[in-house]
Amino acid sequence: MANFLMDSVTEIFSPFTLRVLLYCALLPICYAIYFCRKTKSTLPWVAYNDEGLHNVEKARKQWVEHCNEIIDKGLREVKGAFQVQTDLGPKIVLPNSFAEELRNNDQMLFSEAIEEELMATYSGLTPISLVTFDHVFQDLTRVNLTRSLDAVTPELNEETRVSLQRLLGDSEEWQQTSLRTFFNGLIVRLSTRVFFGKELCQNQEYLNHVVSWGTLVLMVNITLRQWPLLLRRVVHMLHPLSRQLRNERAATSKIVAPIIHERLDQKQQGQKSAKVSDMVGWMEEIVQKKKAKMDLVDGQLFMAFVAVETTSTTVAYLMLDLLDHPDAIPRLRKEIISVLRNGGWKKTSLQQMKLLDSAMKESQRLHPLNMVNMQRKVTRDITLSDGTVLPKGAHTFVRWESRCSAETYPNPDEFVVDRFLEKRESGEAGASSKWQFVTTSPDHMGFGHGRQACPGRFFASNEIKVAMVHLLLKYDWAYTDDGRKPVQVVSNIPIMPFEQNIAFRRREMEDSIDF
Ligand code: HEM
Repeated sequence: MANFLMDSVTEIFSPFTLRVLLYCALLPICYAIYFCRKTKSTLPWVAYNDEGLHNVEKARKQWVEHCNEIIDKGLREVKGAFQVQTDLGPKIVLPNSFAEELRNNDQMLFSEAIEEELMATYSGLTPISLVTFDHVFQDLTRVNLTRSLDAVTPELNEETRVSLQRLLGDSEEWQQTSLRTFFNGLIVRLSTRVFFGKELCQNQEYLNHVVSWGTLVLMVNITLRQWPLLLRRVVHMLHPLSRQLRNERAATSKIVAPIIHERLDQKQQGQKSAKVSDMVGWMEEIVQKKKAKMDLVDGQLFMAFVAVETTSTTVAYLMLDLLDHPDAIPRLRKEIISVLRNGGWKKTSLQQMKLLDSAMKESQRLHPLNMVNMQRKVTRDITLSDGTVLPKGAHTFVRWESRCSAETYPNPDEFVVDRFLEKRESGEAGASSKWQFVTTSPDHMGFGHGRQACPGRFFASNEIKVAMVHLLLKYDWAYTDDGRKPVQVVSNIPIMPFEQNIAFRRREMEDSIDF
Protein backbone atom coordinates (compact mmCIF):
# COMPACT_ATOMS: atom_id res chain seq x y z
CA MET A 1 0.00 0.00 0.00
CA ALA A 2 2.76 2.39 1.00
CA ASN A 3 4.56 1.59 -2.24
CA PHE A 4 1.41 2.20 -4.24
CA LEU A 5 0.94 5.58 -2.55
CA MET A 6 4.57 6.52 -3.15
CA ASP A 7 4.25 5.53 -6.83
CA SER A 8 1.09 7.58 -7.23
CA VAL A 9 2.68 10.62 -5.59
CA THR A 10 5.78 10.26 -7.77
CA GLU A 11 3.55 9.94 -10.85
CA ILE A 12 1.50 13.04 -9.95
CA PHE A 13 4.62 15.09 -9.24
CA SER A 14 6.65 13.79 -12.20
CA PRO A 15 8.45 16.59 -14.12
CA PHE A 16 6.06 16.05 -17.02
CA THR A 17 2.87 16.45 -14.93
CA LEU A 18 4.34 19.46 -13.15
CA ARG A 19 5.10 21.11 -16.47
CA VAL A 20 1.55 20.52 -17.69
CA LEU A 21 0.14 21.97 -14.42
CA LEU A 22 2.44 24.98 -14.69
CA TYR A 23 1.33 25.68 -18.26
CA CYS A 24 -2.33 25.37 -17.25
CA ALA A 25 -1.80 27.82 -14.38
CA LEU A 26 -0.06 30.32 -16.64
CA LEU A 27 -2.60 30.08 -19.45
CA PRO A 28 -5.13 32.68 -18.25
CA ILE A 29 -2.36 35.26 -17.72
CA CYS A 30 -0.83 34.52 -21.11
CA TYR A 31 -4.21 34.74 -22.78
CA ALA A 32 -4.80 38.18 -21.31
CA ILE A 33 -1.41 39.34 -22.63
CA TYR A 34 -2.08 37.69 -25.98
CA PHE A 35 -5.40 39.41 -26.59
CA CYS A 36 -4.12 42.79 -25.50
CA ARG A 37 -1.06 42.42 -27.69
CA LYS A 38 -0.44 45.29 -30.05
CA THR A 39 2.22 45.52 -32.72
CA LYS A 40 4.53 48.50 -32.83
CA SER A 41 3.59 49.04 -36.46
CA THR A 42 1.02 51.65 -37.45
CA LEU A 43 0.38 50.11 -40.89
CA PRO A 44 -3.26 49.41 -41.80
CA TRP A 45 -4.72 46.02 -40.81
CA VAL A 46 -6.37 43.75 -43.38
CA ALA A 47 -8.54 40.73 -42.49
CA TYR A 48 -10.86 38.36 -44.31
CA ASN A 49 -13.89 40.26 -42.90
CA ASP A 50 -14.82 42.64 -40.07
CA GLU A 51 -14.92 39.84 -37.52
CA GLY A 52 -11.28 39.10 -38.25
CA LEU A 53 -10.40 42.76 -37.65
CA HIS A 54 -11.75 42.73 -34.11
CA ASN A 55 -11.12 39.21 -32.87
CA VAL A 56 -7.58 37.81 -32.93
CA GLU A 57 -8.71 34.21 -32.59
CA LYS A 58 -11.15 34.57 -35.54
CA ALA A 59 -8.43 36.25 -37.60
CA ARG A 60 -6.05 33.38 -36.88
CA LYS A 61 -8.61 30.83 -38.08
CA GLN A 62 -9.36 32.90 -41.17
CA TRP A 63 -5.64 32.94 -42.01
CA VAL A 64 -5.53 29.12 -41.83
CA GLU A 65 -8.40 28.87 -44.34
CA HIS A 66 -8.09 31.98 -46.52
CA CYS A 67 -4.48 33.18 -46.50
CA ASN A 68 -4.37 33.86 -50.24
CA GLU A 69 -7.66 35.77 -50.30
CA ILE A 70 -6.55 37.91 -47.35
CA ILE A 71 -3.24 38.85 -48.99
CA ASP A 72 -4.88 39.58 -52.36
CA LYS A 73 -7.55 41.71 -50.67
CA GLY A 74 -4.85 43.78 -48.93
CA LEU A 75 -2.90 44.28 -52.15
CA ARG A 76 -6.09 45.47 -53.90
CA GLU A 77 -7.27 47.78 -51.13
CA VAL A 78 -4.03 49.18 -49.70
CA LYS A 79 -1.52 50.53 -52.14
CA GLY A 80 1.55 49.61 -50.12
CA ALA A 81 2.49 47.61 -47.03
CA PHE A 82 -0.16 46.37 -44.57
CA GLN A 83 -0.51 44.10 -41.53
CA VAL A 84 -2.30 40.78 -41.18
CA GLN A 85 -3.06 38.68 -38.12
CA THR A 86 -1.75 35.20 -38.96
CA ASP A 87 -1.84 31.93 -37.04
CA LEU A 88 1.69 32.76 -35.92
CA GLY A 89 0.98 36.31 -34.82
CA PRO A 90 0.96 39.61 -36.70
CA LYS A 91 2.98 39.95 -39.90
CA ILE A 92 3.66 42.78 -42.35
CA VAL A 93 2.92 42.10 -46.02
CA LEU A 94 5.10 43.89 -48.57
CA PRO A 95 4.09 44.07 -52.23
CA ASN A 96 6.30 42.50 -54.91
CA SER A 97 7.79 45.92 -55.74
CA PHE A 98 9.81 45.87 -52.47
CA ALA A 99 11.68 42.64 -53.33
CA GLU A 100 14.57 44.45 -55.02
CA GLU A 101 14.92 47.07 -52.28
CA LEU A 102 15.05 44.39 -49.56
CA ARG A 103 17.14 41.80 -51.34
CA ASN A 104 20.44 42.56 -49.62
CA ASN A 105 19.17 44.01 -46.37
CA ASP A 106 21.13 42.29 -43.59
CA GLN A 107 18.98 43.86 -40.87
CA MET A 108 16.14 41.56 -41.95
CA LEU A 109 16.85 37.87 -41.35
CA PHE A 110 15.29 34.81 -42.98
CA SER A 111 16.81 32.48 -40.36
CA GLU A 112 15.13 34.24 -37.41
CA ALA A 113 11.78 34.36 -39.22
CA ILE A 114 11.80 30.69 -40.19
CA GLU A 115 12.85 29.61 -36.70
CA GLU A 116 9.64 31.21 -35.44
CA GLU A 117 7.52 29.97 -38.36
CA LEU A 118 8.57 26.35 -37.82
CA MET A 119 8.31 26.55 -34.01
CA ALA A 120 11.90 25.36 -33.91
CA THR A 121 12.32 25.80 -30.16
CA TYR A 122 9.77 23.04 -29.48
CA SER A 123 11.14 19.65 -28.46
CA GLY A 124 11.87 17.34 -31.39
CA LEU A 125 12.04 20.35 -33.70
CA THR A 126 15.19 21.96 -32.30
CA PRO A 127 17.54 20.76 -35.10
CA ILE A 128 15.76 23.36 -37.28
CA SER A 129 16.93 26.16 -35.00
CA LEU A 130 20.45 25.51 -36.34
CA VAL A 131 19.38 27.78 -39.21
CA THR A 132 20.27 30.66 -36.86
CA PHE A 133 23.60 29.11 -35.83
CA ASP A 134 26.31 31.59 -36.76
CA HIS A 135 25.71 31.23 -40.51
CA VAL A 136 27.35 27.76 -40.46
CA PHE A 137 24.88 25.99 -42.77
CA GLN A 138 24.49 28.92 -45.11
CA ASP A 139 28.31 29.03 -45.52
CA LEU A 140 28.86 25.34 -45.97
CA THR A 141 26.04 25.03 -48.48
CA ARG A 142 26.96 28.15 -50.43
CA VAL A 143 30.72 27.58 -50.39
CA ASN A 144 31.67 23.93 -49.75
CA LEU A 145 28.75 22.13 -51.39
CA THR A 146 28.39 24.41 -54.41
CA ARG A 147 32.16 24.29 -55.07
CA SER A 148 32.04 20.49 -55.05
CA LEU A 149 29.23 20.21 -57.59
CA ASP A 150 31.51 18.86 -60.33
CA ALA A 151 32.73 16.13 -58.03
CA VAL A 152 29.30 15.20 -56.68
CA THR A 153 27.50 14.97 -60.05
CA PRO A 154 28.96 11.50 -60.90
CA GLU A 155 27.98 10.36 -57.37
CA LEU A 156 24.42 11.60 -57.98
CA ASN A 157 24.37 9.77 -61.29
CA GLU A 158 25.54 6.48 -59.80
CA GLU A 159 23.23 6.72 -56.80
CA THR A 160 20.20 7.48 -59.01
CA ARG A 161 20.95 4.36 -61.06
CA VAL A 162 21.23 2.15 -57.96
CA SER A 163 18.22 3.73 -56.19
CA LEU A 164 15.86 3.41 -59.17
CA GLN A 165 16.79 -0.21 -59.54
CA ARG A 166 15.75 -0.71 -55.90
CA LEU A 167 12.70 1.58 -55.83
CA LEU A 168 11.16 0.91 -59.27
CA GLY A 169 12.88 -2.18 -60.67
CA ASP A 170 12.87 -3.40 -64.26
CA SER A 171 9.38 -4.71 -64.92
CA GLU A 172 7.84 -3.72 -68.26
CA GLU A 173 4.35 -4.14 -66.76
CA TRP A 174 2.56 -1.07 -65.41
CA GLN A 175 2.85 -0.74 -61.62
CA GLN A 176 1.92 2.03 -59.22
CA THR A 177 3.48 3.79 -56.27
CA SER A 178 2.76 6.64 -53.87
CA LEU A 179 4.20 9.80 -55.42
CA ARG A 180 5.36 11.27 -52.10
CA THR A 181 6.91 8.03 -50.83
CA PHE A 182 8.74 7.43 -54.08
CA PHE A 183 10.23 10.92 -54.46
CA ASN A 184 11.09 11.22 -50.76
CA GLY A 185 12.77 7.80 -51.01
CA LEU A 186 14.80 8.82 -54.05
CA ILE A 187 15.84 12.28 -52.87
CA VAL A 188 16.78 11.19 -49.34
CA ARG A 189 19.12 8.60 -50.90
CA LEU A 190 20.72 11.10 -53.26
CA SER A 191 21.29 13.79 -50.65
CA THR A 192 22.47 11.31 -48.01
CA ARG A 193 25.00 9.87 -50.46
CA VAL A 194 26.44 13.31 -51.14
CA PHE A 195 26.17 14.73 -47.63
CA PHE A 196 27.14 11.73 -45.50
CA GLY A 197 28.59 9.03 -47.76
CA LYS A 198 27.69 5.51 -48.90
CA GLU A 199 27.44 3.91 -45.45
CA LEU A 200 24.46 5.95 -44.26
CA CYS A 201 22.97 6.08 -47.73
CA GLN A 202 22.61 2.30 -47.69
CA ASN A 203 21.12 2.21 -44.20
CA GLN A 204 17.39 1.85 -44.99
CA GLU A 205 16.41 2.20 -41.34
CA TYR A 206 18.17 5.56 -41.13
CA LEU A 207 16.62 6.77 -44.40
CA ASN A 208 13.13 5.83 -43.19
CA HIS A 209 13.60 7.73 -39.92
CA VAL A 210 14.93 10.84 -41.68
CA VAL A 211 12.04 10.97 -44.16
CA SER A 212 9.53 10.28 -41.44
CA TRP A 213 10.97 13.04 -39.22
CA GLY A 214 10.86 15.54 -42.13
CA THR A 215 7.24 14.69 -42.96
CA LEU A 216 6.28 14.90 -39.29
CA VAL A 217 7.86 18.36 -39.01
CA LEU A 218 5.37 19.49 -41.65
CA MET A 219 2.41 17.62 -40.14
CA VAL A 220 3.10 18.78 -36.59
CA ASN A 221 3.49 22.36 -37.80
CA ILE A 222 0.16 22.24 -39.62
CA THR A 223 -1.54 20.55 -36.64
CA LEU A 224 -0.24 23.06 -34.09
CA ARG A 225 -1.25 26.00 -36.28
CA GLN A 226 -4.89 24.94 -35.83
CA TRP A 227 -4.57 25.57 -32.07
CA PRO A 228 -4.50 28.96 -30.32
CA LEU A 229 -0.95 30.26 -30.07
CA LEU A 230 -0.72 29.88 -26.34
CA LEU A 231 -1.97 26.31 -26.16
CA ARG A 232 0.53 25.03 -28.69
CA ARG A 233 3.34 24.00 -26.34
CA VAL A 234 0.88 22.01 -24.21
CA VAL A 235 -0.66 20.38 -27.28
CA HIS A 236 2.85 19.65 -28.57
CA MET A 237 3.71 17.86 -25.33
CA LEU A 238 0.69 15.61 -25.58
CA HIS A 239 -0.16 15.15 -29.26
CA PRO A 240 0.63 11.67 -30.69
CA LEU A 241 2.17 13.18 -33.85
CA SER A 242 4.55 15.27 -31.74
CA ARG A 243 5.49 12.21 -29.72
CA GLN A 244 6.19 10.34 -32.95
CA LEU A 245 8.32 13.27 -34.13
CA ARG A 246 10.46 13.16 -30.97
CA ASN A 247 10.84 9.38 -31.33
CA GLU A 248 11.97 9.72 -34.94
CA ARG A 249 14.57 12.30 -33.96
CA ALA A 250 15.87 10.02 -31.21
CA ALA A 251 15.99 7.06 -33.62
CA THR A 252 18.11 8.94 -36.21
CA SER A 253 20.45 10.18 -33.50
CA LYS A 254 20.94 6.61 -32.28
CA ILE A 255 22.13 5.56 -35.74
CA VAL A 256 24.16 8.64 -36.65
CA ALA A 257 25.83 9.52 -33.34
CA PRO A 258 28.22 6.51 -33.28
CA ILE A 259 29.28 7.18 -36.90
CA ILE A 260 30.02 10.83 -36.21
CA HIS A 261 31.78 10.09 -32.94
CA GLU A 262 33.94 7.45 -34.58
CA ARG A 263 35.04 10.02 -37.11
CA LEU A 264 35.80 12.59 -34.44
CA ASP A 265 37.82 9.99 -32.49
CA GLN A 266 39.76 9.01 -35.61
CA LYS A 267 40.57 12.65 -36.17
CA GLN A 268 41.70 13.21 -32.60
CA GLN A 269 44.00 10.21 -32.85
CA GLY A 270 45.48 11.72 -36.00
CA GLN A 271 44.09 8.98 -38.26
CA LYS A 272 42.88 9.88 -41.70
CA SER A 273 39.11 9.40 -41.71
CA ALA A 274 37.45 7.51 -44.53
CA LYS A 275 35.60 10.53 -45.96
CA VAL A 276 36.30 14.15 -45.12
CA SER A 277 34.87 15.86 -48.13
CA ASP A 278 31.23 15.76 -47.09
CA MET A 279 28.85 17.60 -44.77
CA VAL A 280 30.21 15.99 -41.59
CA GLY A 281 33.77 16.92 -42.58
CA TRP A 282 32.73 20.43 -43.58
CA MET A 283 30.65 20.90 -40.42
CA GLU A 284 33.64 19.89 -38.27
CA GLU A 285 35.97 22.25 -40.13
CA ILE A 286 33.69 25.25 -40.08
CA VAL A 287 32.70 24.80 -36.44
CA GLN A 288 36.38 24.58 -35.47
CA LYS A 289 37.22 27.66 -37.53
CA LYS A 290 34.44 29.63 -35.87
CA LYS A 291 35.37 28.16 -32.48
CA ALA A 292 31.69 27.32 -32.03
CA LYS A 293 30.09 24.33 -30.30
CA MET A 294 27.44 22.54 -32.27
CA ASP A 295 25.66 19.19 -32.13
CA LEU A 296 26.77 17.48 -35.36
CA VAL A 297 23.99 14.89 -35.02
CA ASP A 298 21.38 17.66 -35.13
CA GLY A 299 23.40 19.15 -37.98
CA GLN A 300 22.76 16.11 -40.18
CA LEU A 301 19.01 16.26 -39.43
CA PHE A 302 18.95 19.97 -40.25
CA MET A 303 20.59 19.35 -43.62
CA ALA A 304 18.22 16.50 -44.38
CA PHE A 305 15.31 18.75 -43.45
CA VAL A 306 16.24 21.65 -45.75
CA ALA A 307 17.24 19.39 -48.62
CA VAL A 308 14.81 16.45 -48.82
CA GLU A 309 11.16 17.56 -48.53
CA THR A 310 11.85 20.74 -50.57
CA THR A 311 13.55 18.97 -53.46
CA SER A 312 11.32 15.91 -53.55
CA THR A 313 8.15 18.05 -53.59
CA THR A 314 9.58 20.22 -56.37
CA VAL A 315 10.44 17.26 -58.60
CA ALA A 316 7.13 15.51 -57.80
CA TYR A 317 5.15 18.56 -59.00
CA LEU A 318 7.26 18.61 -62.15
CA MET A 319 6.41 14.98 -62.87
CA LEU A 320 2.67 15.70 -62.46
CA ASP A 321 2.90 18.77 -64.72
CA LEU A 322 4.57 16.65 -67.39
CA LEU A 323 1.80 14.05 -67.13
CA ASP A 324 -0.69 16.86 -67.78
CA HIS A 325 1.38 17.86 -70.84
CA PRO A 326 2.55 14.53 -72.25
CA ASP A 327 3.68 16.16 -75.51
CA ALA A 328 6.55 17.74 -73.51
CA ILE A 329 8.03 14.36 -72.57
CA PRO A 330 9.35 13.31 -76.03
CA ARG A 331 10.83 16.81 -76.46
CA LEU A 332 12.65 16.52 -73.14
CA ARG A 333 13.91 13.03 -73.98
CA LYS A 334 15.20 14.30 -77.33
CA GLU A 335 17.10 17.14 -75.67
CA ILE A 336 18.62 14.87 -73.02
CA ILE A 337 19.73 12.27 -75.59
CA SER A 338 21.27 14.89 -77.84
CA VAL A 339 23.20 16.50 -74.94
CA LEU A 340 24.44 13.16 -73.61
CA ARG A 341 25.44 11.88 -77.07
CA ASN A 342 27.42 15.04 -77.78
CA GLY A 343 29.01 15.64 -74.41
CA GLY A 344 28.46 12.58 -72.19
CA TRP A 345 28.32 13.24 -68.46
CA LYS A 346 30.69 16.23 -68.75
CA LYS A 347 30.40 19.08 -66.26
CA THR A 348 28.62 21.31 -68.75
CA SER A 349 26.06 18.72 -69.86
CA LEU A 350 23.45 19.53 -67.23
CA GLN A 351 23.68 23.24 -68.14
CA GLN A 352 22.95 22.31 -71.77
CA MET A 353 19.59 20.78 -70.81
CA LYS A 354 17.82 24.09 -71.29
CA LEU A 355 14.32 22.78 -72.03
CA LEU A 356 14.49 20.67 -68.86
CA ASP A 357 15.69 23.74 -66.94
CA SER A 358 12.73 25.70 -68.34
CA ALA A 359 10.26 22.95 -67.37
CA MET A 360 11.64 22.93 -63.81
CA LYS A 361 11.34 26.71 -63.48
CA GLU A 362 7.81 26.73 -64.91
CA SER A 363 6.64 23.98 -62.58
CA GLN A 364 8.18 25.80 -59.61
CA ARG A 365 6.37 29.00 -60.68
CA LEU A 366 3.04 27.18 -60.61
CA HIS A 367 3.80 25.32 -57.35
CA PRO A 368 5.85 27.41 -54.92
CA LEU A 369 6.53 25.65 -51.62
CA ASN A 370 5.15 28.59 -49.65
CA MET A 371 2.51 31.20 -50.48
CA VAL A 372 4.66 33.89 -48.85
CA ASN A 373 8.20 34.73 -49.92
CA MET A 374 11.31 36.39 -48.51
CA GLN A 375 10.13 35.92 -44.94
CA ARG A 376 12.26 38.11 -42.70
CA LYS A 377 12.52 39.16 -39.04
CA VAL A 378 13.39 42.85 -38.67
CA THR A 379 16.37 43.29 -36.30
CA ARG A 380 16.25 47.09 -36.03
CA ASP A 381 13.84 49.86 -37.09
CA ILE A 382 13.96 50.32 -40.87
CA THR A 383 12.41 53.02 -43.04
CA LEU A 384 11.70 51.99 -46.64
CA SER A 385 11.95 54.24 -49.71
CA ASP A 386 8.21 55.10 -49.62
CA GLY A 387 8.40 56.05 -45.93
CA THR A 388 6.99 52.73 -44.61
CA VAL A 389 8.46 51.98 -41.20
CA LEU A 390 9.27 48.38 -40.28
CA PRO A 391 9.72 48.27 -36.51
CA LYS A 392 12.34 46.08 -34.83
CA GLY A 393 10.88 42.65 -34.07
CA ALA A 394 8.32 42.72 -36.91
CA HIS A 395 7.90 39.62 -39.08
CA THR A 396 7.61 40.55 -42.77
CA PHE A 397 7.19 38.80 -46.07
CA VAL A 398 7.01 39.78 -49.73
CA ARG A 399 4.15 38.60 -51.92
CA TRP A 400 5.26 37.25 -55.32
CA GLU A 401 2.35 38.86 -57.19
CA SER A 402 3.89 38.65 -60.66
CA ARG A 403 3.80 34.83 -60.40
CA CYS A 404 0.21 34.89 -61.63
CA SER A 405 0.25 38.12 -63.65
CA ALA A 406 -0.63 37.90 -67.34
CA GLU A 407 1.67 40.84 -67.99
CA THR A 408 4.78 38.97 -66.85
CA TYR A 409 3.55 35.50 -67.77
CA PRO A 410 0.90 35.36 -70.55
CA ASN A 411 -1.65 32.59 -69.76
CA PRO A 412 -0.31 32.52 -66.22
CA ASP A 413 -2.33 29.46 -65.13
CA GLU A 414 -0.96 27.30 -67.96
CA PHE A 415 2.13 25.09 -67.70
CA VAL A 416 4.16 26.14 -70.75
CA VAL A 417 7.19 23.88 -70.94
CA ASP A 418 9.37 26.26 -72.96
CA ARG A 419 8.19 29.51 -71.38
CA PHE A 420 11.57 30.19 -69.75
CA LEU A 421 13.57 28.78 -72.66
CA GLU A 422 11.90 31.36 -74.92
CA LYS A 423 12.62 34.10 -72.41
CA ARG A 424 16.28 33.02 -72.24
CA GLU A 425 16.51 33.11 -76.03
CA SER A 426 14.67 36.43 -76.40
CA GLY A 427 17.93 38.29 -77.03
CA GLU A 428 17.18 40.80 -74.24
CA ALA A 429 20.21 41.89 -72.22
CA GLY A 430 20.85 39.46 -69.34
CA ALA A 431 17.86 37.25 -70.27
CA SER A 432 19.96 34.15 -70.83
CA SER A 433 20.97 33.97 -67.17
CA LYS A 434 17.99 35.80 -65.61
CA TRP A 435 15.55 33.01 -66.51
CA GLN A 436 17.65 30.01 -65.49
CA PHE A 437 16.21 27.73 -62.79
CA VAL A 438 18.83 28.83 -60.25
CA THR A 439 18.53 32.58 -60.86
CA THR A 440 16.21 34.50 -58.54
CA SER A 441 14.47 37.78 -59.34
CA PRO A 442 11.38 39.66 -58.09
CA ASP A 443 9.51 37.86 -60.90
CA HIS A 444 10.64 34.40 -59.81
CA MET A 445 11.11 33.83 -56.11
CA GLY A 446 10.79 30.04 -55.93
CA PHE A 447 14.15 30.06 -54.12
CA GLY A 448 13.53 33.41 -52.40
CA HIS A 449 15.56 36.38 -53.53
CA GLY A 450 18.71 38.31 -52.66
CA ARG A 451 21.60 37.60 -50.35
CA GLN A 452 19.55 35.16 -48.27
CA ALA A 453 18.09 33.26 -51.23
CA CYS A 454 18.38 29.47 -50.98
CA PRO A 455 22.10 28.60 -51.04
CA GLY A 456 21.27 24.95 -51.88
CA ARG A 457 19.60 25.75 -55.20
CA PHE A 458 22.64 24.92 -57.35
CA PHE A 459 22.88 21.48 -55.78
CA ALA A 460 19.09 21.01 -55.97
CA SER A 461 19.11 21.95 -59.66
CA ASN A 462 21.80 19.35 -60.48
CA GLU A 463 20.10 16.71 -58.36
CA ILE A 464 16.70 17.24 -60.04
CA LYS A 465 18.25 17.18 -63.51
CA VAL A 466 20.19 13.96 -62.90
CA ALA A 467 17.04 12.35 -61.43
CA MET A 468 14.85 13.50 -64.34
CA VAL A 469 17.32 12.21 -66.95
CA HIS A 470 17.04 8.71 -65.48
CA LEU A 471 13.30 8.89 -64.79
CA LEU A 472 12.41 10.04 -68.31
CA LEU A 473 14.80 7.85 -70.29
CA LYS A 474 14.30 4.63 -68.35
CA TYR A 475 10.57 4.74 -67.51
CA ASP A 476 7.14 5.57 -68.92
CA TRP A 477 4.85 7.45 -66.54
CA ALA A 478 1.06 7.82 -66.26
CA TYR A 479 -1.67 8.76 -63.82
CA THR A 480 -3.38 5.96 -61.96
CA ASP A 481 -7.20 5.72 -62.33
CA ASP A 482 -7.76 8.34 -59.63
CA GLY A 483 -5.83 11.02 -61.60
CA ARG A 484 -4.35 14.21 -60.13
CA LYS A 485 -5.44 15.21 -56.63
CA PRO A 486 -5.89 18.88 -55.75
CA VAL A 487 -3.33 20.65 -53.60
CA GLN A 488 -4.69 21.92 -50.30
CA VAL A 489 -3.37 25.19 -48.86
CA VAL A 490 -3.32 25.29 -45.04
CA SER A 491 -2.30 28.72 -43.77
CA ASN A 492 0.43 29.74 -46.18
CA ILE A 493 1.61 26.18 -46.86
CA PRO A 494 0.48 24.24 -49.95
CA ILE A 495 0.42 20.51 -49.21
CA MET A 496 1.30 17.96 -51.85
CA PRO A 497 -1.56 15.44 -51.48
CA PHE A 498 -0.48 12.43 -49.42
CA GLU A 499 -2.80 10.09 -51.35
CA GLN A 500 -1.41 10.98 -54.81
CA ASN A 501 -0.33 7.84 -56.70
CA ILE A 502 1.50 7.48 -60.00
CA ALA A 503 1.98 4.60 -62.49
CA PHE A 504 5.26 3.57 -64.15
CA ARG A 505 6.85 0.85 -66.26
CA ARG A 506 10.37 0.23 -67.58
CA ARG A 507 10.87 1.40 -71.18
CA GLU A 508 13.46 0.44 -73.72
CA MET A 509 16.20 3.02 -73.73
CA GLU A 510 17.57 4.66 -76.84
CA ASP A 511 20.85 3.17 -78.12
CA SER A 512 24.29 4.36 -77.13
CA ILE A 513 23.33 6.28 -74.01
CA ASP A 514 25.78 5.40 -71.32
CA PHE A 515 24.65 5.62 -67.68
C1 HEM B 1 14.07 22.60 -54.85
C2 HEM B 1 14.52 22.58 -53.62
C3 HEM B 1 14.59 23.78 -52.70
C4 HEM B 1 13.75 24.85 -52.61
C5 HEM B 1 12.49 25.13 -53.44
C6 HEM B 1 14.29 25.71 -51.56
C7 HEM B 1 13.73 26.93 -51.19
C8 HEM B 1 14.28 27.79 -50.25
C9 HEM B 1 13.74 29.09 -49.93
C10 HEM B 1 12.51 29.71 -50.56
C11 HEM B 1 14.55 29.64 -48.98
C12 HEM B 1 14.37 31.05 -48.35
C13 HEM B 1 15.08 32.10 -49.22
C14 HEM B 1 14.62 33.53 -49.05
O1 HEM B 1 13.69 33.78 -48.30
O2 HEM B 1 15.18 34.45 -49.71
C15 HEM B 1 15.59 28.67 -48.67
C16 HEM B 1 16.58 28.84 -47.73
C17 HEM B 1 17.57 27.92 -47.46
N1 HEM B 1 17.80 26.73 -48.14
FE1 HEM B 1 16.68 25.97 -49.65
N2 HEM B 1 15.42 25.13 -51.04
C18 HEM B 1 15.64 23.96 -51.73
C19 HEM B 1 16.70 23.09 -51.54
C20 HEM B 1 17.73 23.26 -50.64
C21 HEM B 1 18.86 22.38 -50.50
C22 HEM B 1 19.10 21.12 -51.34
C23 HEM B 1 19.64 22.90 -49.49
C24 HEM B 1 20.95 22.39 -48.96
C25 HEM B 1 21.75 21.60 -49.59
C26 HEM B 1 19.00 24.12 -49.01
C27 HEM B 1 19.48 24.92 -48.00
C28 HEM B 1 18.90 26.11 -47.58
C29 HEM B 1 19.42 26.93 -46.48
C30 HEM B 1 20.65 26.61 -45.60
C31 HEM B 1 18.57 28.07 -46.40
C32 HEM B 1 18.70 29.23 -45.39
C33 HEM B 1 19.34 30.45 -46.07
C34 HEM B 1 19.62 31.62 -45.12
O3 HEM B 1 19.28 31.56 -43.94
O4 HEM B 1 20.21 32.63 -45.58
N3 HEM B 1 17.84 24.30 -49.74
N4 HEM B 1 15.42 27.56 -49.47
